[in-house]
Amino acid sequence: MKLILGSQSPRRRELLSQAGLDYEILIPDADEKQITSSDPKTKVIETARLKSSVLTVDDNSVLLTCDTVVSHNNIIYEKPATVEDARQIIKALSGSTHEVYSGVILKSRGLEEIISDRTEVTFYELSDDEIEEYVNTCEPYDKAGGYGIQSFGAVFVKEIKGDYNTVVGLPLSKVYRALKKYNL
Ligand SMILES: Cc1cn([C@H]2C[C@H](O)[C@@H](COP(=O)(O)OP(=O)(O)OP(=O)(O)O)O2)c(=O)[nH]c1=O
Repeated sequence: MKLILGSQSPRRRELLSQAGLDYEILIPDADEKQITSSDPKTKVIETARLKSSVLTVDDNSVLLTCDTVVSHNNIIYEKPATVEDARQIIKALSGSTHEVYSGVILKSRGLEEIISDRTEVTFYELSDDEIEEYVNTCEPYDKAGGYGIQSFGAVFVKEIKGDYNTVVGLPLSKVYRALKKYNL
């Protein structure tokens, strides 16, 4: 069997490579706005399923698609669209704990397997200057919740509970274990 990663995310590619997996890449072009669930776990699974549904692979392949969101005080944060958006998100996350949800769909021969994971991240209290400097870099804008734990955003983090890679965008341990049965 062959693994196909349905993602444009460089982080997801790096994580699969880190686990020694070989894969080909397809890029899903899905309209994620049609997924309106207000529950973060449901939302990431439904969005990963939508990404899967717009890609076609042969019967000798396993297709992996994924979605990641940040959830804080019942608000779901995706990628910030503007500097003001990023500023508001990072301000909201400052000095408190949020959850990062990643949902994965593995699809092979029309059958799907769902993997989901949740990691808690606590941020230090951040000053307005610190936030202003960060939102004026390009780092927040391709990342759910407007920060990158694997980049400069690491310095905001006081504590993390759960799989670090779920925050980076792929629950690698769970995915690796689930992929064992496919004889890749
Ligand atoms: C919280 C957080 C998110 N992220 C990233 C992971 C995801 O790439 C991105 C969330 O957007 P997604 O919509 O999950 O993924 P994507 O658009 O980057 O890629 P694709 O849909 O093609 O698979 O945020 C980080 O890189 N670091 C972090 O600390």
